[in-house]
Amino acid sequence: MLEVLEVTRRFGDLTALDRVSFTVPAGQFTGFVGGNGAGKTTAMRIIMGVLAPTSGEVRWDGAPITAADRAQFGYLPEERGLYPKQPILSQLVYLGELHGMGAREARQAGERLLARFNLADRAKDKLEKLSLGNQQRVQIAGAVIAGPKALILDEPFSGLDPDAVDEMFGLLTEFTTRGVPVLFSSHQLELVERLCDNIVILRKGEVIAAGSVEELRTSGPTHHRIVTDNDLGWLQTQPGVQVVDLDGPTAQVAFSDTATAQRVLAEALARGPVHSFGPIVRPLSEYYREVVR
Ligand SMILES: Nc1ncnc2c1ncn2[C@@H]1O[C@H](COP(=O)(O)OP(=O)(O)OP(=O)(O)O)[C@@H](O)[C@H]1O
Repeated sequence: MLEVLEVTRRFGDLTALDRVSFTVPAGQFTGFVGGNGAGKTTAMRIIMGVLAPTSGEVRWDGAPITAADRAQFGYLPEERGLYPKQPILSQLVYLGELHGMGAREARQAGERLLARFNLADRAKDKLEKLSLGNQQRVQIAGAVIAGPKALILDEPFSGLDPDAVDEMFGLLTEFTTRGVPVLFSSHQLELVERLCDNIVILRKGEVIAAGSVEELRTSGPTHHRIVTDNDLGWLQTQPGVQVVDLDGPTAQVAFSDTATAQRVLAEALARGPVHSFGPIVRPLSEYYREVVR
């Protein structure tokens, strides 16, 4: 497990991170979201030791993180690690060797990844000759080549089409199933909601929400939707019921407690057939807009 504890980072007068704490649990995907300039890249650089925190610390498996730990992490930096003007396979081999692999082992791993992405015949091409999506796939290959203990990925899915996102997610899942924690930043909330177990939301250098996607989505008042055959105007005079929207036999309401919900359901059934009665699950984007406002 990776832990960021009370990390503050200042650049002159600017506080880019203000006592930021969160965890990236083993074997899970944690999505890191927040508007432009919120501090995501700064936090990832501090995790990787590219930047030092002004105060606070990063811990790995319960102890302060070391250079040796970080050498076994896979990192996709914002500025990308591979060079546009170098052939792709030799760069992957170089990265693998940097992470302690033997030359042969690194070459085999690089060839395997390129074959998996249908890029085997491009192995000697310069990175810049590939389409942007394929460049991104190769950059991700660079982060995973050495079988990392943790993955820190700065916007790994930007520029990928939906099939490529699924393909890269499949690749990353092979690591989470082995217990590797994955932290990735993204501006694509739908994607974060679909792929992540956990989410950390930053705003202006502060963590304003963190938890499982399910917890965040269901936090705050839950609304129920009711669909019947009859007019639901009677709901407006029911104690403990706030009618949010009413359209004849369909209504959206907030109940003060579950006993009220049960009483209203019984009443609705007594008045005729009830076609649907249940909580409305909010999309994560709605929750996000509410908290970052
Ligand atoms: N080296 C630096 N020197 C001065 N200010 C910096 C430096 N690096 C980052 N900042 C500032 O710190 C703040 C956080 O930036 P950061 O790049 O971490 O945000 P981000 O959440 O990754 O944004 P984006 O989504 O736009 O990539 C910004 O105000 C940025 O201008």
